[in-house]
Amino acid sequence: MICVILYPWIRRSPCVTSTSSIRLRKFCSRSIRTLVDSIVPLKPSPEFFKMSAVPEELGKIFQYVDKNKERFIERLRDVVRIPSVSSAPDKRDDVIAMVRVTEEKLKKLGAKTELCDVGTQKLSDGRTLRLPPVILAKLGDDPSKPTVLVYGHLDVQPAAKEDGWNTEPFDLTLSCDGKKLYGRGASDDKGPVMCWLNAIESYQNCDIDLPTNLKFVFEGMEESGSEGLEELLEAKRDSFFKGIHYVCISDNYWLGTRKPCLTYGLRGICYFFIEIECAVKDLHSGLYGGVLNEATSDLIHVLDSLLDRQGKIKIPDLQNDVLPVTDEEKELYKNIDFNVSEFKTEIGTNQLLHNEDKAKILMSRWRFPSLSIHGIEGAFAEEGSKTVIPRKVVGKFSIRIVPNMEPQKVEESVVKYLTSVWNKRGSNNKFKVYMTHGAKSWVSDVNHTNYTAARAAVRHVFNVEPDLTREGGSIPITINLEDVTGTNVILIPIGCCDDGAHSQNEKIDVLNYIEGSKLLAAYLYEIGNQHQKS
Ligand SMILES: C[C@H](N)C(=O)N[C@@H](Cc1c[nH]cn1)C(=O)O
Ligand SMILES: [Zn+2]
Ligand SMILES: [Zn+2]
Repeated sequence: MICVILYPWIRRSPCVTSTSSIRLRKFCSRSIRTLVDSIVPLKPSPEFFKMSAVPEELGKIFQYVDKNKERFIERLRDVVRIPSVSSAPDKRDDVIAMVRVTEEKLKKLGAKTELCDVGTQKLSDGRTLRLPPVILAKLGDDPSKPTVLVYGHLDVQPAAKEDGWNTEPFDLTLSCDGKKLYGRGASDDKGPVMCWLNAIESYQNCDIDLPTNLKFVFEGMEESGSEGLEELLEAKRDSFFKGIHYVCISDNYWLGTRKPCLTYGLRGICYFFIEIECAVKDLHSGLYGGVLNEATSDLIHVLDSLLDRQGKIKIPDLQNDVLPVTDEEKELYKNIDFNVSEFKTEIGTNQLLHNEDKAKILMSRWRFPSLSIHGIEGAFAEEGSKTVIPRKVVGKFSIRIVPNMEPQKVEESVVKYLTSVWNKRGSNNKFKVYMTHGAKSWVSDVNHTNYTAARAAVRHVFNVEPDLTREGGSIPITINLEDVTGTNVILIPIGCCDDGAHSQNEKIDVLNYIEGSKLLAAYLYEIGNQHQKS
């Protein structure tokens, strides 16, 4: 039996009605009316009136997900509560707690889990800190089924109410209209990790055999360069990472807010620290100002040498390896659903470096390198007017790198250039520049069954053909997962572009979280279905 479910992919506020939304409701069964009532089209699309034939088993799973929406939201609330900030040494126990809580959840689903020690981390002040263990887990071992490896991360970026959050960042808060869930990690990446658990639970409680075996790698250091993980992958290359047919990562975002996409590329990242020291202790600027080169002004000079006003990276040779844009590639950008003015509104700017040119904006985000300055450790940054000369400051910046760029080569160019800038400065202060972590970019083959299965899954849930996108952010371990398993990797984003990952008021839309749980269930279904044929 085929069960018919209709999901439009374009959403707007429920107070707006249109002819098409009225027609849509006429088509809907009572069981899905509640959801559809909160979804009305922004513009008519040919896809909109097409009925998606959802296989019966998936239909049952989708209904289960809808019925358990509140409980699934509580599941996310439970983990957002844990401030698992990997970059903060004082939050390391919380990262470990988050790892343990997730391990328990996997065990409850019947997975066999292992917590792998990945050693220690050396901090910039010389201290060493134990790295959080990595979860390796397996669910199912049926040789007749394909095996999917799922990767996700349990750590988050720092967040504090004082940074400008409207709610407590570690207390998942539902917006008044019931549509958005605010909290650090809601979208990056605790929400998507919980979507996997929701999807598996749904299969089990509907008494439907999981179509694939599953393996999981859940780590707690992704936001800090996945330290220790590459070595673990190598150590387990011939054991845990053997016999994997597909790799799936849900840790990025839709390009817009209305249309789902699948992602086949990531930029890499090279993260740098510049340390400058001018004294043995902080100094009173009234007593010592004017008698020494101050570390902060030296640092600002050095940081300012990195970029020009047009955002062009000034480091010589850095861009030499960037591949030229081909005509074929230019074509790909034309059909992508990306609205420049919505993008500007989302950021809150009316001036971009590339004005209104959609392709140039996307290429700058996906296939050209960029350099960003993140902050200065040690500089006075609180309220008030403290009159201090900081004794030591550490400037932090990163370069997003693209195919054909090598982290080691980038490091050499950066160190050579900044050393020459420093030498010309002629300051007597202590200067040091080094790369803290470097990760390569990744681009995948979209013709693989991994992608055709995911496309079918998107059609089952959203009734639309997804855009194929690249991602400007980085997931450092992706390329290593591809290498160690020897198979294709796909990124299936769950959240929207406006989720505010790494920013204030991070959120995930309830719709994305709930439909995302269905999407991952549908992806497993389609892998099971299409694997036989491939
Ligand atoms: C795209 C992913 N959700 C993400 O946010 N990745 C981080 C990874 C990272 C690497 N070094 C520091 N953070 C990112 O792209 O910034
Ligand atoms: Zn992430
Ligand atoms: Zn992140």
